[in-house]
Order: sequence, then C-alpha cells, then structure tokens
Amino acid sequence: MPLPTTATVTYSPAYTLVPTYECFNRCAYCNFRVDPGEDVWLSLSEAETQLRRVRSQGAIEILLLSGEVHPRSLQRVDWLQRISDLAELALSLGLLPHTNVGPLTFEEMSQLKAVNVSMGLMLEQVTPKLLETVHRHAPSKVPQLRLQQLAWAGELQIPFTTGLLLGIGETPGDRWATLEAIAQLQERWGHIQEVILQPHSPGQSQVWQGATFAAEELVEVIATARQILPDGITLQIPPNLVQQPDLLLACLAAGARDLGGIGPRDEVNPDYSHPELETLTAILAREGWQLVPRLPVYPKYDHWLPKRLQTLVQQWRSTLQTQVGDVHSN
Ligand SMILES: O=c1nc2n(C[C@H](O)[C@H](O)[C@H](O)CO)c3cc(O)ccc3cc-2c(=O)[nH]1
Ligand SMILES: C[C@H]1O[C@@H](n2cnc3c(N)ncnc32)[C@H](O)[C@@H]1O
Ligand code: MET
Ligand code: SF4
Repeated sequence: MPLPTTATVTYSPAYTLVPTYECFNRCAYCNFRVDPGEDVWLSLSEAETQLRRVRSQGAIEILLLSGEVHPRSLQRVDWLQRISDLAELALSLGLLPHTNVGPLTFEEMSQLKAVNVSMGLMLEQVTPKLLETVHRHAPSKVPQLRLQQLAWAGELQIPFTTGLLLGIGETPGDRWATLEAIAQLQERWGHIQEVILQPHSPGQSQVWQGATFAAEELVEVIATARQILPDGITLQIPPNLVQQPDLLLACLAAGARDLGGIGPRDEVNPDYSHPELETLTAILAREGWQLVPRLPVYPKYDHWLPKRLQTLVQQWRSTLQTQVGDVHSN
C-alpha cells in the first residue's frame, strides 16, 4: 500500500540580531527605528552572549536586521563593518547569517556575500506613488534603488529573499506590477528563493494610522502571486501576523509553503508575538500539513556559497536530516 504523503510547510528556527535601530529613513509604518545618534550599536561581546544563549535553545539562522546609516555618512563604513563582524561572529559559533539591512552598494553586497548564506531586501511595492505618502521621508524605498539591488544580488549569485508589504496604500494593480517585477528578475537571474507576503500590521510606535491588511485579502494575494511567480520561488507568510487558524490554513491552501524565521521576538512587529511551535504544528496537522525546520539557504543554491559556508551548511543539513529521521522512527 502506498504511504500517505504528508505535504510539508517549512520554517526557519531563527534569532534576530539588531546591529542598530537608528535609521535615516522614516517609513510611516515603522515600529523599529529610532533617530540617528539615539542608539548605541550592538557590541560584539553583547552579541556573543546572546548568540551562545540562543544557540543552546535551537536557533540556526541569525537574521541581521538593521536601521540604515546614510550612504554618504562618515559612519557608513563602520556600520557595514559592524554588520560584517556580527555575521562572522555568528559563523564562528556555527550559526547561519541572513542579512537584511536595506539597500547596499555592489561592493558592500559582495563584502557581505562572504559571510552570509543568503540575504534579503523587501521590494515593498514598485509604485512611485508611495513616495508621496508612507515613503515620503524614506529615500531608501525608491523602487528603482531596490530593483537595482535585486539585480545586483542576482549578478553576485546571492540566494535572495524579497517580498511585498501589503496594505500601505497600493492598489491591487500595483501589487500585480510588483509581483511581475520580481518574476522578471527571477527569469534573468534565478536567485530569488522566497517571496514574503507581509500584511501591514499596525504597532504602537508607528506614525501612520493605517489599517491591518485583512487576512482574507492576503489569501487572494497568495493565489495570484502563485500564478505570477515562477514555481521555484517559495511563498512565505508570517504566522504571527495571521493569527486565526482557519485563515492560516486558507493561506496554505492558496499556495503559501513557508512561515519564515520563528524566534523569541519579531523585531519588526514586536506587538505580535510568534505562536508556539507546538500550537502551529497542531493547527497545521488539522489539514494534514507537517511543519519542518529548514535552513536560511535553500539546497539548490548551496553551490553558490563560498566553500567555508558550504561546509557549515552541509553539517546543518545532516543534523536536520537526523532530527527528521528521529521523528519518523518514533
Ligand atoms: O521575524 C521576522 N523575520 C523577517 N525576515 C526573516 C525571514 O523570515 C528569514 O530570514 C528568511 O526566510 C530566510 O530564512 C525577513 C527576511 C528578509 O530577507 C526580508 C524581510 C524580512 C522580514 C521579517 C520580519 O518582519 N520579521
Ligand atoms: C523588514 C521589513 O518589515 C516590513 N515592515 C515594516 N514595518 C511593518 C509593519 N508595521 N507591518 C508589517 N511589516 C512591516 C517592511 O516590509 C520591511 O522591509
Ligand atoms: N531598514 C531595512 C529596510 O527597511 C530593514 C529593516 S526594516 C525594520 O529594508
Ligand atoms: S522600515 Fe527599515 S528603512 Fe524604513 S524606517 Fe524602518 S528601519 Fe528604516
């Protein structure tokens, strides 16, 4: 008799390190940033304490998520060096860095490629209309700048994560245009491993009083994204922003297959805590889905990584394999 096949949904056991919350942009939906000069950058010794702790708790991915120092600021070189040093520290402890710190120059990206197993930058939305509203004070959200970044990532063969922020004043047509732009980049370079569909979720410290993007509408966006994007791209949704079990299941039925990084705190949306893994596992099981951990780099890109990172990734793949084997033999 053939065994029943369980379809899988993935997540990445992750911990977020924040090099700095200071940011020269002021996106009206941001709950993360503080003004330049108002934050002390994360030191390597403080980071090491945090990393040793979370490693013992099961984290594999280290998401380096940062506020941005202006490209022409005298501090820019030091900022990038700190990010690079933090990634190197994570690697030295056997953890896998994924950096998302805003737009970078080609040289900055190639510097970070050496110490990251993947990188990311949300395209948000390609319509320039948002530069008059939520992005009026956010020069780094200029669509052309972000599109350029995604193309450079392809040229540099960096496994990449991008995505759409939904419900920030865009029309449905604007969304399809953003998805088309990602599809085009993928046809040219093939480096986009996943696309995050991120529903705008208001928090306590943002300026703009926009509404939550409804999960019902997210289901429709997922279905359309699945039609527009090439099959090789996995669709990711954040489970802490889709709290209702039925709607989470509807998102999976529509084509989402990944729940992103799950860890102790969502730094971008601190008002929305992640559900427990056991709770998620139980919800998914209702419709026959199995929740499985993954690494921040998808296997088809392993050969793009510097040799030293490939070796570490291989070790993690065997560890995960053994864990999955244990589950099946129970
Ligand atoms: O916990 C979070 N992780 C976020 N992540 C982490 C993400 O879920 C994982 O790092 C990737 O799936 C790689 O494993 C992002 C990564 C990106 O490249 C771009 C944007 C995000 C956004 C978030 C986020 O809002 N919250
Ligand atoms: C790191 C990513 O987090 C997303 N982001 C920023 N603020 C919010 C919010 N209030 N709700 C949902 N996502 C947000 C943006 O898309 C950014 O690029
Ligand atoms: N500042 C970066 C961006 O907006 C990443 C962190 S956003 C909280 O792209
Ligand atoms: S979303 Fe990113 S770029 Fe925008 S203000 Fe927040 S930290 Fe800065």
